[in-house]
Amino acid sequence: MEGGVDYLADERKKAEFDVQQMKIVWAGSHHTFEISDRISKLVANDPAFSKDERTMLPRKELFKNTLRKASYAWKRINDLHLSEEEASQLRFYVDEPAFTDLHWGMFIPAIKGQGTDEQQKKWLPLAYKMQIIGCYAQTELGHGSNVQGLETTATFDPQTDEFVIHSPTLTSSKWWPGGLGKVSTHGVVYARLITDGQEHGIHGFIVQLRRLEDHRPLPGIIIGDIGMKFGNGAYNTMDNGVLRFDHVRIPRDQMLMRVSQVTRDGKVVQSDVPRQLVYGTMVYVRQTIVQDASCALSRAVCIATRYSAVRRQFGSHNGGPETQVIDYKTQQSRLFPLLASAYAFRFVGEWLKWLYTDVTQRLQANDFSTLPEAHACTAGLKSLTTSVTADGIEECRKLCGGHGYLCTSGLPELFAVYVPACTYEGDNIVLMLQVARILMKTVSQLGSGKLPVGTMAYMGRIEHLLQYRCNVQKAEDWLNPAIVLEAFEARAARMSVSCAKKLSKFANPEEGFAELSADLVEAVVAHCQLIVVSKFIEKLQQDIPGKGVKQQLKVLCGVYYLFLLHKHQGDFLATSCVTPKQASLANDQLRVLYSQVRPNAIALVDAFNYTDHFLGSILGRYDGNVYPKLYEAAWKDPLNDSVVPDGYHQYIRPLLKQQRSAKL
Ligand SMILES: CCCCCCCCCC/C=C\CCCCCCCCCC(=O)SCCNC(=O)CCNC(=O)[C@H](O)C(C)(C)COP(=O)(O)OP(=O)(O)OC[C@H]1O[C@@H](n2cnc3c(N)ncnc32)[C@H](O)[C@@H]1OP(=O)(O)O
Ligand SMILES: Cc1cc2nc3c(=O)[nH]c(=O)nc-3n(C[C@H](O)[C@H](O)[C@H](O)COP(=O)(O)OP(=O)(O)OC[C@H]3O[C@@H](n4cnc5c(N)ncnc54)[C@H](O)[C@@H]3O)c2cc1C
Repeated sequence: MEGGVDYLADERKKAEFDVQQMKIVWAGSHHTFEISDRISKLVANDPAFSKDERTMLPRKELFKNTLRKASYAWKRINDLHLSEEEASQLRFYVDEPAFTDLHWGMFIPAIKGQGTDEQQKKWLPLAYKMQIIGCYAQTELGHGSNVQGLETTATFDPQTDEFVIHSPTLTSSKWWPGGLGKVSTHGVVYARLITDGQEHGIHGFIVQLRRLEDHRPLPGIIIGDIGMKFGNGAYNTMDNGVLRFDHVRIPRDQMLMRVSQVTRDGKVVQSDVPRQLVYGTMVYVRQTIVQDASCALSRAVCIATRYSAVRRQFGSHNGGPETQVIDYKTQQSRLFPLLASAYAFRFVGEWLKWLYTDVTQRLQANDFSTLPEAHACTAGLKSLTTSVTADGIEECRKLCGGHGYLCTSGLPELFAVYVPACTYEGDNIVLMLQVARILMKTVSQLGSGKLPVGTMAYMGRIEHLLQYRCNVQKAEDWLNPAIVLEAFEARAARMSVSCAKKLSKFANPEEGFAELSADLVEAVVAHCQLIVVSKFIEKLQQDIPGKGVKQQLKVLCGVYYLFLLHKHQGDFLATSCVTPKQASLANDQLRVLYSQVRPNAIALVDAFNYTDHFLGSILGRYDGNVYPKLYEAAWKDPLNDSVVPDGYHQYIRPLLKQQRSAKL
């Protein structure tokens, strides 16, 4: 803090809860808090990880700088003997998308999830030591969402006991894989398996792409970067790549063979694991993306909240200070639901991590029963949380007025890095439609004796939910979690049943599904919001120590669900889950909750425990010393290196001269 002055000190004094305890709730445990606190400071205090100028660097320099940071991060991880958890925190706080995200986040998980024990034994030690660097090469120029439509082929040659990997068309060029363009030595490449002239669906193959000696592509491989992406700096630190194969040969044992095996004589043998396990890496990553949504949203909210307390506009009385913009009710009604959503996504992410760990343990014991639930939850929640977060970051930019548009606010880069999360790892609409299929299947099986399980279990009470009438009579009734849950359950169930009824009128169910897909997506949103609300409420049933901490979380939970109820009141009214009067009472209660958040707002964002380095925002500085730092930063812009700009003599002067002579 400059000169030790904390311009937000008065705000911090208003807090009605134990911030330190809230930091632990946010981190998930004492243990995770300790690691994240220590590692974030380690990164922040190391000048080698400085973020300055990132948005101004030309692509080549930007990329080289990322390579430098990634290699230095790896050195620190080894020198300090960091654990896997500490190492992943370090990469997180370095806060620069890099090939390492795909190496650790997809290449290794793909081998772990789809490789046999033998394959894992061979490849994982090399990958763990980064003696090979891998990417996840699935998407092609012509096909991304439709994995079954991929064109790359892997044809078994029984003569040589090899697969021949080939890109038969331009559209079969691999296109997008991160880390592929300039760095990866290997990739898990997804291709159509062909043996003896027969097709056997999409499978993963470990393919070496570059020579380990001099990094040149192996024969038959064309490889490069796909070009600049959205925004300055941002995701351009990543070498998303293009890759073509011209009959590249790999040994048979480099097909990942947990799901199916190809024998020496070219027979395809299916194991007893479902074929969907080929998609397992995507399930894993979607789960991490849900956790990441709370990080990205909380970051934007932290910046917008601190700045809203610093910024003043209008309302000065007798020459006194103007009003802090955070005190405007409109500002609160845009900002506080995002603050509440950040907490809500944190808790649903925590739960999803638990679900994923549970599914993984079951899969290891050959119990595949919970795989559809894992797919539905990861797909649906990935879509919901990334869409809200991307929109939320943009809302935070607007909440910061003009200064939010400056790169030094940190928000433009955060948005540019974050927004592809709505597309990668499954386009959000495509994933919602996956959940819609599962919802419709669940509804169609009601009454068959097969009880819905997991997050669909509420459908088992369909008779009750179809008859449900909300009995809220006064605004405070909306603070009762049981009432809220039933209202959200009834809305989701009724929207699904309504879609199912309409679907049943189509002779061809696929045609019906396509025709009704927009309605189905709305039903899925209602279902996913119910999951988030219910996991927030479940969190509040835990023992949460610390003065006032649980109370603050109750307020945030109320803001989260009442905001949703208000925003989607059309759904609630159309399905007769609430009356117009009850919807209006919900909004009255929401306003009361906003005023309870207000004194705690700064402390609630301090609880994220972000360093100024990680936030990368002058508007979000911990000390609130915004104006002098904005002023100082402006002079560092390269345009201000000279008083008279380059190009003056060539372009400005002749222009001015011409104007003057025209006047004369
Ligand atoms: C990389 C790790 C980092 C993680 C991020 C952490 C953030 C850290 C912060 C740093 C900040 C910035 C850096 C960010 C780095 C991010 C890196 C981005 C990485 C992006 C990588 C990619 O994008 S990889 C490519 C992803 N591609 C897709 O997702 C494609 C989507 N398409 C599909 O999944 C499928 O095609 C489909 C599901 C849409 C359809 O498949 P298919 O046609 O085969 O299936 P059907 O619809 O017929 O369904 C058949 C049955 O299978 C069931 N099913 C489908 N999918 C699954 C599944 N995954 N699991 C289980 N079951 C599944 C389906 O329900 C049907 O079931 P039944 O009806 O019962 O038969
Ligand atoms: C930054 C970034 C990083 C990436 N990293 C990787 C990586 O490491 N490895 C990798 O393999 N891939 C990667 N990808 C690719 C990514 O997974 C795909 O772009 C993504 O799966 C979406 O597929 P698509 O591009 O084919 O979109 P499309 O499917 O072409 O989507 C275009 C539009 O069509 C709509 N649409 C498509 N199908 C349907 C349908 N059935 N019903 C209704 N609407 C539909 C979509 O909603 C969307 O609006 C990355 C992408 C990005 C942007």
